[in-house]
Amino acid sequence: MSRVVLVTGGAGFIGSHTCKRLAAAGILPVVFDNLSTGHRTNVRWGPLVEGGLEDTGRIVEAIQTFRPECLIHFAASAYVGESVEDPGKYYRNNVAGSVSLLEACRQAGLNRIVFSSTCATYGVPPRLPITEDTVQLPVNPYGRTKLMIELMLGDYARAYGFRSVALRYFNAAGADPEGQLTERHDPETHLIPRALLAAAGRVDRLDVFGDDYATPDGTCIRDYIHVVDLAEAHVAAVDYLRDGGDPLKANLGSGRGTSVRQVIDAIHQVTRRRVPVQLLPRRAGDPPVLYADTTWARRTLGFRPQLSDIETIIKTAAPGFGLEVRS
Ligand SMILES: NC(=O)c1ccc[n+]([C@@H]2O[C@H](COP(=O)([O-])OP(=O)(O)OC[C@H]3O[C@@H](n4cnc5c(N)ncnc54)[C@H](O)[C@@H]3O)[C@@H](O)[C@H]2O)c1
Ligand SMILES: O=c1ccn([C@@H]2O[C@H](COP(=O)(O)OP(=O)(O)O[C@H]3O[C@H](CO)[C@@H](O)[C@H](O)[C@H]3O)[C@@H](O)[C@H]2O)c(=O)[nH]1
Repeated sequence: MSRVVLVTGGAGFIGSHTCKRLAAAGILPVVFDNLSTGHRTNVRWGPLVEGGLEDTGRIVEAIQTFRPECLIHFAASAYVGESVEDPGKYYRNNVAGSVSLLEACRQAGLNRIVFSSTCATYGVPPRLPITEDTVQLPVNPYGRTKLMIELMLGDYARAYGFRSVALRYFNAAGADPEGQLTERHDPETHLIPRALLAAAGRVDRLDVFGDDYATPDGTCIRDYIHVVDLAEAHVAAVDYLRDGGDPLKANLGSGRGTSVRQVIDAIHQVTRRRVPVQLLPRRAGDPPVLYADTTWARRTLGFRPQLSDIETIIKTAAPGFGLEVRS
């Protein structure tokens, strides 16, 4: 393969699915990861360089060795709840880590970057669906660190001519339909895998964080986007930058909102297993409703999610938790 992309965080959930799609598109993914939350066994489509974002020298060396045309930057700490309890970890790993990474890119002459941003940069949006020009006022440290990195990319563009695509994902979910990759976080805090663990009897129950939100059934609403649809968008973003595209910020979601209760019902429908639940108070830092307007991603990147209805998301994720799909 003559095309090469450097992928920080490529041993993680979204990064590994993206490496599989990159390879299918004829691009060699070189993974740079410290395996803090990722898995060595997820790295199957190219080499693994083991290292941390803080190690500027090691990143420079990787760029000089593999000569990638672009960087995709997934590596981060990514739990909203944890970021409220331990903000220092987030500022160090996400913000300081990204400064080290961007400095390495500058030194080694790599100036195209696709960055994992998030809808958490919007905070509690004043109107829905969320478009890219919605004011960015994050309500938790995680979202603030991601907004800071978006701002840094703007400064590096002005100072050094970097060109970047910031992809603001909504809630990544589902898994490789061919079963080669699953979602494996430890501890697992995301709603769909937690609910599947409860349905499979591998945890006692799912904690539901609040049912007193101003939503139709009282539970939080999120926009679940299939990880393979996200992966495809990354390949499109790499091509977009290769073809000379201007710096871009784009939402990646399904465009639909699904409540916590609707997720639980869909799991029952797909697996015929009940999800035992316990109602708890609201989780700090959780906005009530988030869903995307993806018009801009469609126009600029040809983004058209194919697998992001909630049933398909659950059907592809369930086998990874030992659950049979029954509908
Ligand atoms: N999962 C979601 O719903 C979601 C939504 C929006 C944005 N994001 C962003 O997408 C990215 C990937 O998320 P994910 O769910 O795949 O998470 P993940 O934890 O599965 O993957 C993160 C990867 O980065 C690596 N990593 C972390 N810190 C590192 C460091 N300092 N040096 C080197 N490697 C490091 C980890 O080992 C892991 O392989 C993150 O940037 C996250 O903020 C995720
Ligand atoms: O055991 C659980 C886990 C979650 N929830 C609720 O389910 C919703 C989704 O939560 P979760 O799956 O933890 O995702 P988010 O907090 O929305 O954060 C994810 O989605 C963000 C974009 O919305 C990304 O930026 C983050 O990286 C990613 O962790 C929220 O309302 C939670 O309160 C529960 O009720 N019980």
